[in-house]
Amino acid sequence: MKRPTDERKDTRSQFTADSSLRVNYLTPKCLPSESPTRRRGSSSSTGSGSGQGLPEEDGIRLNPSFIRVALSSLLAIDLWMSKRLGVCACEDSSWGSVRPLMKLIEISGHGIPWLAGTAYCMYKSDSAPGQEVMLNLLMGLLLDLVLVGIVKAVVRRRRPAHNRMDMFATFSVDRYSFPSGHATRAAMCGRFLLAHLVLAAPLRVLVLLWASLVGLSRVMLGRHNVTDVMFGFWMGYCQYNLVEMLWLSPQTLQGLLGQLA
Ligand SMILES: CC(C)=CCC/C(C)=C/COP(=O)(O)O
Repeated sequence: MKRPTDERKDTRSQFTADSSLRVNYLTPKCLPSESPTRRRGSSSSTGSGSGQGLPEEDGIRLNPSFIRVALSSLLAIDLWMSKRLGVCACEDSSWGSVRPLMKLIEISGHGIPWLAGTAYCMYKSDSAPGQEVMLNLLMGLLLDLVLVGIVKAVVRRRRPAHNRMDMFATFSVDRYSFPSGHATRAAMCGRFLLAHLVLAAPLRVLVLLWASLVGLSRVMLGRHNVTDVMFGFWMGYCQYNLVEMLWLSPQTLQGLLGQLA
């Protein structure tokens, strides 16, 4: 239960945040960024000219209370949207009948089929360039698992409350939701396929559609919040650049294997 003193505290912090928004969301760089009262006090002690003027500024920075308000508003919108969109979170949700289809899309973006499929294609490929491409996709997939695991372990954002944890083959970090590993994989693999396979236009559209559906299904199944998926897409997009930078040529691979032997 809130005490009267808590009520007063809340009102004051709202006032500070609100006045920051209205009057002073851009705070001069060298001024303390707390309340307007504190700033007024400090400006008189600077002894500048008239005693009321502000010191010379060479830059501006955002008031931390503005950033805090902006972030908590974004978070509130994120939670609200994710809850509204989680229409397949369980069988008796409003779109519960679509849940099996969403789970199929989930499997299509899972790490195990991608790792197994890529290893199989590499083994079956009878051309050196084909093997090289598959080897680098395999490396990208492993890199993705490691990077997503690290970010999940650092951020430790819980999955939405309406999620049912019935995914198959997960790591312990997969109890956390930020970022969505399916979204990073879909973005990275989507970019990889578009860049390295010669695909007709309808197939290219299909790849983009699949990646988008994987992201959407994460929120509809209630597995993730919208921001987990958006960040996941961005992270996967960047991961592809990393794969290109670290590209393993057959010569590099032979050198590495030679060192191991
Ligand atoms: C066991 C292997 C190889 C991968 C785990 C894949 C997985 C279940 C990731 C979690 O994805 P979300 O973060 O999108 O829920």
